[in-house]
Amino acid sequence: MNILDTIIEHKRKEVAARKQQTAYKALEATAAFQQPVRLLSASLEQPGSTGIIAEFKRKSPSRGFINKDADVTAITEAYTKYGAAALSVLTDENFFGGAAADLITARKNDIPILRKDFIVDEYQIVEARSFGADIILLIAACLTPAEVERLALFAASLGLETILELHAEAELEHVCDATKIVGINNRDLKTFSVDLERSLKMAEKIPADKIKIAESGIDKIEDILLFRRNGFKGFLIGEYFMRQENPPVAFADFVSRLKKEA
Ligand SMILES: O=P(O)(O)OC[C@@H](O)[C@@H](O)c1c[nH]c2ccccc12
Repeated sequence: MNILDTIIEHKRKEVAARKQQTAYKALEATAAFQQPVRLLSASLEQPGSTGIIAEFKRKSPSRGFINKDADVTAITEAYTKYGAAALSVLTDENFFGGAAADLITARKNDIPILRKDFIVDEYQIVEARSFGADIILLIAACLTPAEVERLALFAASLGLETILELHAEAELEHVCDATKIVGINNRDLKTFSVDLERSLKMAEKIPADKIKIAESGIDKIEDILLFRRNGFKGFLIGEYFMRQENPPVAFADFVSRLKKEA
């Protein structure tokens, strides 16, 4: 069993247990559930957007702890202030050290927020909305095309946008009308190896009307410029900022250098 299978097996149990604890009705009664959603698509298409989706991430299966005691308030505030197009907040506890509470805290920032987790069930999408998320992630490697379509339509019915994550050409069949935003993961979730060239090659096969996002392993201005030249609008970056001594300063510096290049 690879890491993704392990995570999904654990996730199904977790979701079944949480469904017993908190009813759909209770999630729907939260204040966040009634609030308007901020659109990632609009943010990425805004002229002059950095396109950076800055991720709050304490640890990962590939790296172990990156920033164990990171302060979600300080870091997400700084990312917002210094020009992130959106935030991504890990809510998976077991494998990524995340928490729903991190997302709820990050919600104080008025920009689109991605609930970064492994979604296999509608219940997690209702949760996402109740935590204040604007966007969900659907990972092709752990869903069938029919499941992707069903979950993306369900998310849309709650006003949420979906990023469909691909990492192999075989997954292109998961792209559908309900998935307007497509992320290509530069990191293979099974082997953890990062390959930007593979993503660029795959991008050519993605329908032109989709908004493309490059995910993982991005740590240079040149990476962003390369992806931009190839039609990408979004860049999901976690570890590079989170592993710095001072993520807010590193982020501000990166954005100021990016703006000079563009
Ligand atoms: O920390 P990085 O290498 O900058 O990567 C961020 C993000 O792309 C990565 O966390 C990620 C991409 N897809 C995922 C799916 C689940 C969990 C995490 C991820």
